[in-house]
Amino acid sequence: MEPKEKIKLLTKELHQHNYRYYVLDKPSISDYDFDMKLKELEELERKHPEWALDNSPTQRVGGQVTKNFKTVKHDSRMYSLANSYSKEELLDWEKRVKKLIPGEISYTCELKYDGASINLTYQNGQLLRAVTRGDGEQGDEVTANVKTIRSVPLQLQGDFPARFDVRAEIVLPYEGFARLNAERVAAGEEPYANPRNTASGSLKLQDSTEVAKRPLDCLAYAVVGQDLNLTTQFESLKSAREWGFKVPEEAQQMNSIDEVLHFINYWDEHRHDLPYETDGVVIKVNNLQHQDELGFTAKAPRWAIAYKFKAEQVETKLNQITYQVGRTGAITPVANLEPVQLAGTVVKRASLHNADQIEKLDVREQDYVYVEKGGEIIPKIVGVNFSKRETDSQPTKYITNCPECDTVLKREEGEALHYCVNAAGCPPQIVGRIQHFISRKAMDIEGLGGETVALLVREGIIKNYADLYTLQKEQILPLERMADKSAENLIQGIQKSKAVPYPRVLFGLGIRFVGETVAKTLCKAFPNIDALQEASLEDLQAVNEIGIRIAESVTDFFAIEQNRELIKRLKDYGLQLAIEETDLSPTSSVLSGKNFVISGVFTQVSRNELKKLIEDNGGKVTGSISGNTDFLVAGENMGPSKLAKAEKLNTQIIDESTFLNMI
Ligand SMILES: NC(=O)c1ccc[n+]([C@@H]2O[C@H](COP(=O)([O-])OP(=O)(O)OC[C@H]3O[C@@H](n4cnc5c(N)ncnc54)[C@H](O)[C@@H]3O)[C@@H](O)[C@H]2O)c1
Ligand SMILES: [Zn+2]
Repeated sequence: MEPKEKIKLLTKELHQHNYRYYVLDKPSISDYDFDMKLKELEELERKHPEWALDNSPTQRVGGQVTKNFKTVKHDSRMYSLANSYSKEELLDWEKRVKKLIPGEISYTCELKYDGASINLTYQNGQLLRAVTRGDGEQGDEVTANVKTIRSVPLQLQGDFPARFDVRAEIVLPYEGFARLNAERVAAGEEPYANPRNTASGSLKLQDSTEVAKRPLDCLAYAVVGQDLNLTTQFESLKSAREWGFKVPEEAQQMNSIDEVLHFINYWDEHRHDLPYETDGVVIKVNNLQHQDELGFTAKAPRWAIAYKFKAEQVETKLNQITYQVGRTGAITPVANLEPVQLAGTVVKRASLHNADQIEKLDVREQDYVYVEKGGEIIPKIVGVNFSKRETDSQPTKYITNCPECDTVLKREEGEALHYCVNAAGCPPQIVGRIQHFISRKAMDIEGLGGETVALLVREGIIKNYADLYTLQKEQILPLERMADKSAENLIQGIQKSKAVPYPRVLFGLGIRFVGETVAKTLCKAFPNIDALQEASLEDLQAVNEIGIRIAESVTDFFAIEQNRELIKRLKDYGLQLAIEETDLSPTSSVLSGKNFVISGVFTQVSRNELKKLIEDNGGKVTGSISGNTDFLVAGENMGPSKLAKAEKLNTQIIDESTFLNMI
């Protein structure tokens, strides 16, 4: 291909990848592949500058403002970082620096936290606003979301400057990521792909009560502003720590590039011991005066460079592909591998995700495959070593029937996964459903664990969750390792669970897509199970936050005769299948009978949150102002016509703080 054509093609491709990565949080290629394409384009543009396109991704920060939030211009521009994957590139960088700065140079080495970058502006010690990097010039104002993160100080301590910015990375530590995914899987939803994109996506949620549920963390790495009285990067990190920011202690000051290389080697090996994901080391010229002299290119500071770790990869043999059946009937193909050491652990199994993935990679049993451990907890197969494939190898045939109950599998149009639809008769689904029902966030049955459930089903003592409530001590005593006392506790635990409130019972029923939050929403809209059972698709979709996917799943559930029978039995046993006032905390009736209209952009809470707060406190929200409207809650940039109408009708206009005080 002609260089001119190639430049055009790469530019277009990289723009698309940037969009997928920064706006959709759904990249389709690895960071390494992305960086290699970018380097290829840089090289071509260097050789043929006349063909470089305006707005080339080599010349600008890759992100964008999303327009879902208020757009705010940064006081000082946010840049990307030049990156390198080899020691040679790093030494080249050192040479360039030394050419411009004579004499000894010291560096600060920091870990490169892999999350989403954020600019926090502080005025008189208080967090004024939090803005995403966006395109570097301006970003999305996500203050309400960022305020929910505990490691973001709202009020500083010590001797801080009157006004300045802190640059930080919002990350989702591994542990929180795993917990979040376990909850999603329990609710029958697809797990998130990796911590970075989940962290970045979380910042852009419209509802900050949702953000509050995500265990995000904020790691600070720079202080920016006028007349700050700081002389080195290392010292700014120390000061930031004193003012109350979370600054990882791994950062170190280095006096030579040899020491820098040592730091890199150390962390390349030990990064898996950290609680969050890192994708490299950032090396910064330490002296801020030197930094000023070095300045910036169009895209990145000349005084810093990222050394990026390669994702760890090993080759091993794939012995067998097996298929797991989940509680919702979803089938997951699993690669059973010849055990191999990778990133500090022995890997025996890797996820193959779904049929499309197997086809895309053309993975087959007996192949030698490349296994990688990126941000994901479960390692994944990223490719096949085709040169080692046996000549008589045959393409993988995805199973057509359930490996547990032999029912023909189904795959809905547009869905990635195959499902076993034999919900009532497929053993792992039966066990999985009861295990979900008794789990901590559902019925939380004391004295009963997942393994006992599996045993009870295997022994034919129970077939569904309703059967739990007719269990007799005599039935379970003969079970292995079941003493008199534990049998008694178990029966008692089951009886006690009859008091568990309705939203948790509804969640426990295991209706696909009905997680904890959705269950609460449904309980509020349909105060008892009969109302929910009779709700039509339209009724369900009329509820805020309930889309067609959830609505269909609910009606499908109740369309099944066995499910209706189960629920009737649960009702007869005395479980809570109707809402009590206290079930949906926090609630009050201080706004009861009052009608609200919301307009404009808010700083302390999002629109959705505001709406929820009004409804939770008994008020009503409508779209347009009429004679019935009691209050107009006005944010910034409110439409002039709404304001005029409110004034004409004498509607009381209140701001966000006044509203919050009302409740
Ligand atoms: N896979 C894809 O499709 C795709 C698309 C676009 C970008 N990307 C990836 O994103 C990278 C480019 O993103 P970028 O422009 O944000 O650059 P970058 O992530 O490589 O580096 C800049 C960012 O690093 C962060 N950072 C973390 N720790 C830091 C520290 N200690 N000091 C300073 N900064 C620190 C900051 O938020 C800063 O904005 C590429 O290298 C590529 O790997 C991937
Ligand atoms: Zn089955």
